[in-house]
Amino acid sequence: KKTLSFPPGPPAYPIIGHLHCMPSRDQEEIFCQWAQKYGDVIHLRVPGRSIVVLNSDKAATDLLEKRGSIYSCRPQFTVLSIMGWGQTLAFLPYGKRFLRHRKIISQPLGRHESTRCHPSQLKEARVLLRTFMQKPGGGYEAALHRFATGVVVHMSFGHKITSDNDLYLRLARDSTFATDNSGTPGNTVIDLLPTLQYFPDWFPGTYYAGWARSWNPTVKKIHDHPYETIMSERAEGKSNISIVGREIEKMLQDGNGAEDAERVSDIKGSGAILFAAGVDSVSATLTLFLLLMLLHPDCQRKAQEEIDLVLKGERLPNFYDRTALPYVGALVQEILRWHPTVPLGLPHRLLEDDVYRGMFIPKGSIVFANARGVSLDENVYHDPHRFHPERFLPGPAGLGEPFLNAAFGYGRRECPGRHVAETSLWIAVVSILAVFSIESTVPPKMEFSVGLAHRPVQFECTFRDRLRRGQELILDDE
Ligand code: HEM
Repeated sequence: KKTLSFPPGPPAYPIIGHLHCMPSRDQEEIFCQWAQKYGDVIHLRVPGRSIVVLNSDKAATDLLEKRGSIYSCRPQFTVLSIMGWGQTLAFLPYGKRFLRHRKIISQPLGRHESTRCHPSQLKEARVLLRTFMQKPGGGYEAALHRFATGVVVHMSFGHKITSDNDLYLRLARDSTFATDNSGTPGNTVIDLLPTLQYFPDWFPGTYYAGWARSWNPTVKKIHDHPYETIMSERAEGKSNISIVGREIEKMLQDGNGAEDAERVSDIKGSGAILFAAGVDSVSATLTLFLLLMLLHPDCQRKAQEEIDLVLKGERLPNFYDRTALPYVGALVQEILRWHPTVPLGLPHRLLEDDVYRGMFIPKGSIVFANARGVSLDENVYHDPHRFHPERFLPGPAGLGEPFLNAAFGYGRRECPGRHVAETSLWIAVVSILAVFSIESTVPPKMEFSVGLAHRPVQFECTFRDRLRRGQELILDDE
């Protein structure tokens, strides 16, 4: 195998390899440009590791899915582990603990099981409408954040948010701030040289270790608080049928009422990652939806025409309207394709040497599925830079193109929250469009913040009650 060459990539220097040209931001865009030149599988070398970037659905499926037994590990995330995320699904290496966490999370979030979330998704969507009605020009960020947090904490912990001062709203904000400002996941100096974490804070290169330590108490609270609350409510005789509540119940039944340290850690970690992975991704995607509606009023109008034909301006949308609203469904999918919220996904780590299309991929390689690259693949998507929801509709009205699965990753690491994410996005999008016209007096800028989830930078946006009876519809629905 070792006589074969690595996949192609930009020119490298001896010893430092590609360190001189590794982009510090907009990595996914630069990787796309390199893919144009070198092909859909690119190899990069930095001291101590090989990096492979997959830029087509075919390559990502062939490796991450079909060869999942060797491509499903994760690299070491030292900074995030110091912060307290080490025992949570997204950052666990492939192994027994990973399988236990995956089981706890993926079953209740499956396509059918996750329909149990519909009532709370619907309820939170109505809260969103009320907020926009009361503050038509007010901050959309807080409202979207509350929507996304409300869905996740109800499903995960059985908690209902009743005020803007809710502890979970603050914890979700803090958790995003802490992780977004902790450097590229798995790729800071501390991740490359983990022993640096034991050096004093003044020592060069130790910044992110200090940052991570300072946020550890918050992350610990995200693990402990839901578990402790459910346990103390249980002692008062209250039942809790959330994901964490049911896992606690199973553990206590199996142990004749006793807690088991390993299972407690699994349950706390599972709750924490649902919270961390499920809030920011959804609220960031909804922010992009608002921005795209400002930039594409024709698409906004088309969706509203479709909605008006079904609802006739007489009621608010519900999940049973989904099949009657194909354009709205396509619009949601096009938002996910046009600028994938987690464009580089999370890195996978290869467990054994491998050969793909005659190219050698060494054991230990860090493998990225570049969703941005997949979304711009001209062999799959016609005119890929164009925002065009019809591409997903069947002919002759549409182009019959496939949804961008890459937006949710691949194989055994594929996002387990996909169904909840898609239904949350759908109900929020259709509810907003049913009642409001999304408008702005200032042309919005197309700029994204840096972080694991890409979020458009703040822009002006107002919500006009386009039916002039939104208030009435919302009240009728209560
Ligand atoms: C628009 C919303 C979302 C997007 C774009 C998204 C995207 C992703 C991506 C790209 C990954 C990495 C997959 C890989 O490594 O191949 C991931 C992992 C994950 N996501 Fe999501 N996600 C979203 C919403 C959610 C929600 C709502 C939840 C839970 C309620 C969730 C829970 C998770 C978890 C637990 C993982 C780690 C899986 C593992 O490592 O095995 N996500 N997500």
